[in-house]
Amino acid sequence: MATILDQIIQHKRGEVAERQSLVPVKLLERSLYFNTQPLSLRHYLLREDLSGIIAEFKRKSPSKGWINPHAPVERTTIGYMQAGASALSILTDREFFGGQNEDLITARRFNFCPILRKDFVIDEYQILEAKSIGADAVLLIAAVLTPVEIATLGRFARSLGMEVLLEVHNAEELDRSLDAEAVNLVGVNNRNLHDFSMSLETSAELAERIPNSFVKVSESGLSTAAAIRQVRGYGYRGFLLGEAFMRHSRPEKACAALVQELQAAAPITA
Ligand SMILES: O=P(O)(O)OC[C@@H](O)[C@@H](O)c1c[nH]c2ccccc12
Repeated sequence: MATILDQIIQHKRGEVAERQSLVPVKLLERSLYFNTQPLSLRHYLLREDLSGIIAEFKRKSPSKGWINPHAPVERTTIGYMQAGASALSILTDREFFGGQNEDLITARRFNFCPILRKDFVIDEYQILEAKSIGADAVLLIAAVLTPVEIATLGRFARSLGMEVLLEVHNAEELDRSLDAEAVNLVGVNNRNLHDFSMSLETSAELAERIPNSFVKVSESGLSTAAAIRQVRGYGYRGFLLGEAFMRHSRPEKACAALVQELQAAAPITA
């Protein structure tokens, strides 16, 4: 049986082919954002005055189904930034995550912060598209890409001034995929994409294998200040949270509460 990842990638191939025929590259290149300099996700995550939280806008997921179909992008993302998040992650996959490019365009219009385009990148076209809608960084998932694809796609994004977050789940993916010219940040996903099980042990085990030249991001399954402090202790400087916020009717309020809790126990400006 095809895994969920196989299904997503298969669907994505058809989607990319269709978009490419509807919106050719020469149209993407005319976008306002195409010629502007992206913001550095690395830089924002390393800032001492910010929380390191990458707050995600995610309406649904294959593991949870609908999480929050109604939260408005504008109010939620502005609220995330006012709460003290360092950056935004916007799901643009429609079929499996209920997102759309327009969500990122809206987030871009109202926020001055790095924005990660969260999607399943398999083709250079999607990187040009990400740039044209105002994304500052793209995600490359090691589980669905060969080392050559990661090197090619990553270097291409870098050549456009964007940063690249490489997502890994285990040591094998990490060792075969790390390319310093293609990747700026390494994200360790605590969620096993094959069976959706969750373990912070993944972040613990992989931290020491990631060279310090890459900014380390712990992804998924984080919902408390204690968990964030735990993975910060392993050397992570970015914390990607989606469901913990989106499952609330006002996700931005959940983000504010968490940031406050983080600051209360260990002042981030001290
Ligand atoms: O909702 P969570 O458990 O806080 O996870 C957020 C984020 O890590 C998750 O949405 C994610 C991580 N990698 C991905 C790749 C594609 C889509 C989604 C993801």
